[in-house]
Amino acid sequence: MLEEPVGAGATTPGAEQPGSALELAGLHKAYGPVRAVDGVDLEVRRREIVAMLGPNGAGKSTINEMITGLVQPDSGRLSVLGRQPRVAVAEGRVGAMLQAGALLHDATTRDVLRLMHGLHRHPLPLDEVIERAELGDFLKTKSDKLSGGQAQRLRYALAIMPDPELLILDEPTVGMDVEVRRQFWASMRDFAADGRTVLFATHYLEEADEMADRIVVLNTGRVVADGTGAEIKSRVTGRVITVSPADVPAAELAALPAATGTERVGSRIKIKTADSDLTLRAMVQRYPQVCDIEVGSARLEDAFLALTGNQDQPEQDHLPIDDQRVDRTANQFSRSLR
Ligand SMILES: Nc1ncnc2c1ncn2[C@@H]1O[C@H](COP(=O)(O)OP(=O)(O)OP(=O)(O)O)[C@@H](O)[C@H]1O
Repeated sequence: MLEEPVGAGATTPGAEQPGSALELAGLHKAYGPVRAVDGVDLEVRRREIVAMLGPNGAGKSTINEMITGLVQPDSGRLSVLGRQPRVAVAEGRVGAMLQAGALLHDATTRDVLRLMHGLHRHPLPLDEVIERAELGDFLKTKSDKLSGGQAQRLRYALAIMPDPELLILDEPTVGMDVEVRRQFWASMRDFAADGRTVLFATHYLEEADEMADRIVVLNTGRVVADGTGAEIKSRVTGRVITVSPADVPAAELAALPAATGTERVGSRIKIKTADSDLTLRAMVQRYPQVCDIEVGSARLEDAFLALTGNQDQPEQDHLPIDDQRVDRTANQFSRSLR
């Protein structure tokens, strides 16, 4: 395995280095009967921004936990910046913002930042971290008094602090309002712009579509799609006709020629169709009272649902949820820096 000297003070960590940022091959992790990660192959090139999308329980967090060395795979190969995950983390090459990672409860934001700053080998200057995470107004606030969005900013600060080559973000914008979310992504983009690699998990499809170079869709521990947002959308053929149905029942619209389903959105109905011309002609002829007709192409959401919603796979048994998992993994990650 490649061993590189730790480049203290490098301004663009890892940007010009050869090789992949991440290589996952035949990766498996099971919890009892639950196949959390079930044979994942994934390569992330350096400088790529990749989104992981998937429904609850798809395996996104487990993949992040394996990449950050908190969870050991049962089998398969996993290389992080050409190293074992724990080595890459200990060298300060990986920054992670894990789901609801624990923050020291009785400490102020400034205390948390200072304490963690002391654990890294070649961290970013503290002022820069505070500025990038926009934490200046909350330095005296105790971490358990931060709002959900402010706590996420503190977690983001801790993730970028080691000046990492690879940033792992697990649902980073949960709890952020629209404006804070926009600022967060602007900051993240700016941070990534000089050659860092970012892998983030999200449930917000538009976030994945806008922010990522590439989207990996997971379902029941497997990769079910991998490509740009446009490539993934193009896998869902057909169009969507949105109408105000007047008195026409949705079931009748769903039975129109070429229609493949309907969905009610407020007072309107979306008709999915494999041939919008055919559906539209029949609809106007049969139900002239239908109005406000719009025809659009498939959205990422449609592709996502088609890829993950209708899979004919057996339900996996679920083990009791380990309530302490989140706090435990975040604390382990901090310890692995020492
Ligand atoms: N420590 C654990 N103990 C038991 N089961 C676990 C554990 N960690 C994960 N699982 C199970 O593994 C599966 C994958 O979970 P994971 O958290 O990786 O999914 P996810 O895609 O991140 O989901 P979400 O979007 O809800 O965060 C789920 O069925 C989950 O219950």
